[in-house]
Amino acid sequence: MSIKTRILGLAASLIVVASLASWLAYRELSENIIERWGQQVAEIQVRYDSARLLQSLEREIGLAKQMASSSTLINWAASPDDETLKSEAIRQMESFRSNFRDNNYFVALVGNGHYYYNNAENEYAGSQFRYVLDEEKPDDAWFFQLIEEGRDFHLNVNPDTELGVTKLWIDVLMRDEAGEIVGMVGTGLSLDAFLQDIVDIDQEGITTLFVDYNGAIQLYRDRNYIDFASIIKPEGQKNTVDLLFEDPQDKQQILGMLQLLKKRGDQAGQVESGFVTVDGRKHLAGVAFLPAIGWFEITLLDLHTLLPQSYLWPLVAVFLVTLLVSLLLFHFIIQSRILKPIMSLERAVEKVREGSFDLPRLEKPNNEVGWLADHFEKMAQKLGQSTRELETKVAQRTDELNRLARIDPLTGLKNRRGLDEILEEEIQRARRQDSGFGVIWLDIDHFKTINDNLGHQAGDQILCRVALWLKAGVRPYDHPGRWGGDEFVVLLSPCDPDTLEQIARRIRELVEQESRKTGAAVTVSVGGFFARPGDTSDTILRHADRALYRAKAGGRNQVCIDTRDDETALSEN
Ligand SMILES: Nc1nc2c(ncn2[C@@H]2O[C@H](COP(=O)(O)OP(=O)(O)OP(=O)(O)O)[C@@H](O)[C@H]2O)c(=O)[nH]1
Repeated sequence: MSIKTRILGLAASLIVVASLASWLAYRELSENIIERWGQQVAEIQVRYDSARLLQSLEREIGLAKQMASSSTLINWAASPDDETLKSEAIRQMESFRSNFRDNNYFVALVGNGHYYYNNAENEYAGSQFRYVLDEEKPDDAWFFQLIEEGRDFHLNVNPDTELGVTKLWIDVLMRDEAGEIVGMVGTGLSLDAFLQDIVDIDQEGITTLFVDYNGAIQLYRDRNYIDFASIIKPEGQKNTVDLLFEDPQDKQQILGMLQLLKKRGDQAGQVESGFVTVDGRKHLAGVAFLPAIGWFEITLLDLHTLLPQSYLWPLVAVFLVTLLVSLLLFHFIIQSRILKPIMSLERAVEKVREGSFDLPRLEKPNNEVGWLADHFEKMAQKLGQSTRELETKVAQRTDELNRLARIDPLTGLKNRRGLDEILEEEIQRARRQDSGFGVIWLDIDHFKTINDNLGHQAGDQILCRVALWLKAGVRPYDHPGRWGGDEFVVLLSPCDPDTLEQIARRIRELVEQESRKTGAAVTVSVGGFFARPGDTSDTILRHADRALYRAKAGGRNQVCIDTRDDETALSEN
């Protein structure tokens, strides 16, 4: 896998892991925010709903209490059969009727159990006495229960079968001066209108309900849950608030909140809240106690409806786009600032490894990778320069060595190897140009004796001098050389047989004459041969050697030219 793929893979994994972590943190945080927000909303909502309920009820309760403390009614309750008191009382009741919101009232007397009622339609004008309450009748149990409990004020949701109405009844006990209960008065509010106004408000995601002091549901949008005539039901048979929750923990929690608020008592405005599940959806429950009516108000907020997750989708989209842009940006930066420079550096290293210093253009961003590439480029340039210098020096040395390998160190003339090479070149040239060239082979006469007599060093000097005279005796473009020992060879090119002979003679004479000037005469025997195209080096040298042999055999210090027919030889003393 390439470094690019690996870095991108690693970056992508890191970004995904970091994103996942931030997403989880975000979710946790946003849930916290939603919960805190929900709790505050729940508290506000509870207070708002409570205020609305109390606003509707307070006036009615006040009126009912006023009615219960009416001396006209109390006096009449003491003597219910007194017609004067009764008609005064009925007038008073009718006056209250016109003031009650739903324009109805009831008055029940303890003394004779008579129940009086009139409604908004004034249906019972003149016949306000409706019936006699019967302790044995379940429908009348509420009255006897409240009297027994002695609760001065009570709210009760109750269907009245006699009257054929279901109402939220405000019941207030009527006491005489001695504090004895003489009756009960109140008014009924239409349950439907009440539910519509207070409970069934059209706010999606918000459910409001009211429960009584014992947790029995009194006002709820679903009438099936309402605990009608709660007062007369024994504990355990009531529709209590916990019915709304499936999870035992939720039931426990809600009942716990009611208990807590009960303990705090009259501190109105206190709100408890907690999460519960209703119909499989998470809700935030806010609970407040309403001391004025002895009920609890419960508000259930469906957070997912009030603040649906879809609200967060734009945020998610922004998050994903940011993620993608970051990845692209990261890819672009890594690509241009690191990967491309590294790859160009790698190509350059590969070239240098192959021995080439002609580098491709290096990417040099202003960072560590760029600086590294710059250092490498300078290093490669330096290395290239040193290598070129070294190569030049090696070439020069090699040339020098080659030259030295073809030079005789004593005389400075070409040695045998040098002569061999030139001989080969001349043979090739003769073939190419169809021309001949001359070869002279000479040997110092009696050199052994010279050595023996004068010493080896003196012998060396003589060899050097002969070399000098030899050079002086030939043309600038001829090739004199020392074949070995006291033998010298000269290659003459261009040449013809006459020139060969002339030069051979000149050399012999020059050596003899010049040596005389230095003291003891030195002579040379010279053999010559004119080579023609097609002659091999072997043939040529053999002929020249034979000519020299003949010169020696002829008495030395003479020139002998070997001819092709092998028999003709010129000699001179
Ligand atoms: N001083 C010196 N002597 C050398 C050198 N190379 C060879 N010699 C000697 O040269 C002599 C060559 O003798 P030859 O050519 O065989 O015989 P010669 O005495 O010259 O007799 P001819 O050639 O028959 O006239 C030998 O004694 C070698 O030792 C050298 O470099 N320096």
